[in-house]
Amino acid sequence: MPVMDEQGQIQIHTENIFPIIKKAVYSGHEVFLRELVSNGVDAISKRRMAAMAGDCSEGEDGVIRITVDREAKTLTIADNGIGMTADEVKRYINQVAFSSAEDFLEKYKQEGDAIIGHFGLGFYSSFMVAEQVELVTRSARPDSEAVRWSCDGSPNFSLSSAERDQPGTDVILTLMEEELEYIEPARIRTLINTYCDFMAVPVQLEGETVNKMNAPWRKSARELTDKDYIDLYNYLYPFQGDPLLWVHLNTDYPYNLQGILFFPKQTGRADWEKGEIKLYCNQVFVSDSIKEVVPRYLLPLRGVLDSPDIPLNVSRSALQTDRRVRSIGNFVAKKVADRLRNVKKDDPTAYAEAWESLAPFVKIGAMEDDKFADQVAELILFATSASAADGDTPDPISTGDRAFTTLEGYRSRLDSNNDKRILYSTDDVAQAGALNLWTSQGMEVLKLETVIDTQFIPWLEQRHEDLTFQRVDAELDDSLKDIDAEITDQDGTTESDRLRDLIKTALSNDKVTVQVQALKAEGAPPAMILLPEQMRRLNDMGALMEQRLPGLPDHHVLLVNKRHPLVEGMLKLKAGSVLIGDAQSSPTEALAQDIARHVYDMARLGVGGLEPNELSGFQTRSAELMGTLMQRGM
Ligand SMILES: Nc1ncnc2c1ncn2[C@@H]1O[C@H](COP(=O)(O)OP(=O)(O)OP(=O)(O)O)[C@@H](O)[C@H]1O
Repeated sequence: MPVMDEQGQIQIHTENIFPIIKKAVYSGHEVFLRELVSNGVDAISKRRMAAMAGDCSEGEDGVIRITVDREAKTLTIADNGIGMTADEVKRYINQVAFSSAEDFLEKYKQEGDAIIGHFGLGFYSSFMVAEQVELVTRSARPDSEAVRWSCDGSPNFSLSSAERDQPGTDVILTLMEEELEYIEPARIRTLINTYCDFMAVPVQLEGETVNKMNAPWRKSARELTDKDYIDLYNYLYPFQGDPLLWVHLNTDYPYNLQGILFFPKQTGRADWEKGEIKLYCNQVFVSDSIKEVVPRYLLPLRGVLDSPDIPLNVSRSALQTDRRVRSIGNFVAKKVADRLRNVKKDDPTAYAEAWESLAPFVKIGAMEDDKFADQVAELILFATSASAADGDTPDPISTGDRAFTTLEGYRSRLDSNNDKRILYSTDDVAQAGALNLWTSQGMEVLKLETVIDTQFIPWLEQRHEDLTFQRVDAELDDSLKDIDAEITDQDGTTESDRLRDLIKTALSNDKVTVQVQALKAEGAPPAMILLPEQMRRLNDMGALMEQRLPGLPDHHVLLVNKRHPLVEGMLKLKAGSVLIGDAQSSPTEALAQDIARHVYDMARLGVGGLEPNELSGFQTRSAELMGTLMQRGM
C-alpha cells in the first residue's frame, strides 16, 4: 500500500473562509452538531443502499457515537456509514463542502441572520467551534484504505494514510477555547435532544443512546393509537395537559409533507404571535417558530411539520412569499377543516364540547381566509338558549349543561315571518332581563360572548346579506308587548304619556329616550335599558380600539314597563299629588320623581351601567325611599 502524505489548498474563492464563517455566522454555533450528525445519518443510509445493490458490505446496524476527551479538548462524532476514499474526501470535502460554504456566505451577506436555523451549513460548520478538524474515514467499498484529512482553519489541508478497522467516518473536532461548552456531555445531550431526537439512527453519547428515534408522524395514522398522539404531545410540550384533538398530515404530492398538528386545550394561553409548531426536515429539527409556513390563524396550533420541500436556506421573508410554501399552508388549513368536519360528523357531542377552544381559530380563520371560511361554514357552532334536540334532529347538540347550534339549525327553527333576524346575547348576567323577555316568549337566542364575536357578527352579516343580528337588548318587538288600547284623557294624553313625562322630568337628561310599554313576560322588571344595535356596535368598537370596557353609552333607551306594580304605583302617586303652587314643591310629586330616578338607576344597575361611586348614593336612596313609603303606609 503506498503511503499517502499529501498537502494541498482547498479550492475556494473567498480568501481564508474560516474566519469569515466564524464571524458571519455569529449566533447559533450549536447547529454544527446537527450538521455533523445528519451527515453521519446520511452516510449510514447510503451504506444501506449500496449494500442492497451489492456494492459494499452491510456491516452492523447503523449508529452514531459521540465521545469527548477533556484532556485533548476533542469532540468526536463517529458513524459506521459508507465512509470515503481519499478521492472522495478530496471531491466531497475539499470541493463540495467548501463550495456550499461559499454559497452560504454569499447568501448570508444578503439575508443576514434570517436564514432559518442556518440550515444546510454542512460539514464546514465544524469550523464555527473547532480550531482543528480531522476526518478519519474508511470507505465501505471493498479493499478501501482508511485516510486522515486534517485542516487547522486555514485553507490548507493535509491528507494521509490512517488506521480504521471498520468502514465509517470519525469527525474529530479540537474545540476552540471559547467553544469549550461543547466538551460538556450535558450540553451535547441537550443538543441531541433538540436536533436529533427523531432521527432514525441511534445517537449515542458515551455509550448511551440519547435520542428517541421513533418519529410518529412518519407512520400512517392507522398505525397510531390515541395514546401515541397524546404521548407525543406531552413529550413535545410537557406540563401542558393533553391535547384537544389532532390532525395527521401525510402527502407526497405535489410536495412531500408529514406532520401531526395538535389543538391545545387552552387557546387563551396560546401563542398567536410566534407560533409553537416545530419544523423538521427529514426528522431533523430546524426551527420551533415557523410563522411563515402556516396561515396566521393556525399559529396557536402545536406539533410537527416535516417536509424536505420547505426551502430552508432562504430568508424568512422569502419563505413567506414562496408559492410552494403558500400552497403547503393552504393544504394544512384544508386538512384542519377536514378533521374538524369528521369529528363533528362522528361525534357531535365531543365536537360541541371542544367548540369553545376551537372557536378562536375557526372564527379568525374564516374572517381572514375566504377559502377556509367555505370549508368551515357548517362547522361554526353557537351556544344557544334552545334546549337540546330530542334524538332525531341533529341540532341543537347538547353537551350536558349547554346546547349548541349551527346558523342553519337556528334559522330552520325560526318562524317564517321572522327568519332574517338572529337574536343574540353577549352576557347572560348583564342582559338577563332582556334575555328573559325573549326566551319566555319561546324565542331562541344565540350566545355570542367572546371578544372575537364583536368582529365576527358584522362579518357574518356581510357573508349572509339577508341576515341581521340583533342583540336581545337592542329593541323589543310587538310579540313581547301587550298592545292594549290606551285610555285617553279629555285633554288627549294617555297613561303612557303621563308616565313618560314624569320620568323625563325626573331624569332631565336629553340623551336618554324614554319608552313606555306593557311587557308580557311574567316577572319582567319595572324598567330596562335598551341599546339600539348600530349605536351600541359603534360604542363597542370604539371601546375595543381604545382598549377599555364598553360601559353604558350616554345615548340609550329607558324602557319602562307600565305593567309593573312599582310603575303603576308611581303613576298613582303622581295622579294623587296636590299641586301647591309650584309642582316641584309637592312632597308626593317629589316622591314620584325619586322613584322614577330610582327605577332608572335599577335598570342601569342591571346592565352594569352604575359607576362604583354612584353605588353608595343608590343604596342611601333605596333606604330613604323604603322608609318614606312605609311611613305613608304604602
Ligand atoms: N460522515 C460522513 N460520511 C460520509 N460522507 C460524508 C460524511 N460527511 C460528509 N460527507 C460527504 O461530504 C459531502 C459534503 O458534506 P456537507 O455536509 O458539506 O454537505 P451535504 O451533506 O451534501 O449537504 P448539507 O449542506 O445539506 O449538509 C457530503 O455530501 C458527503 O458526500
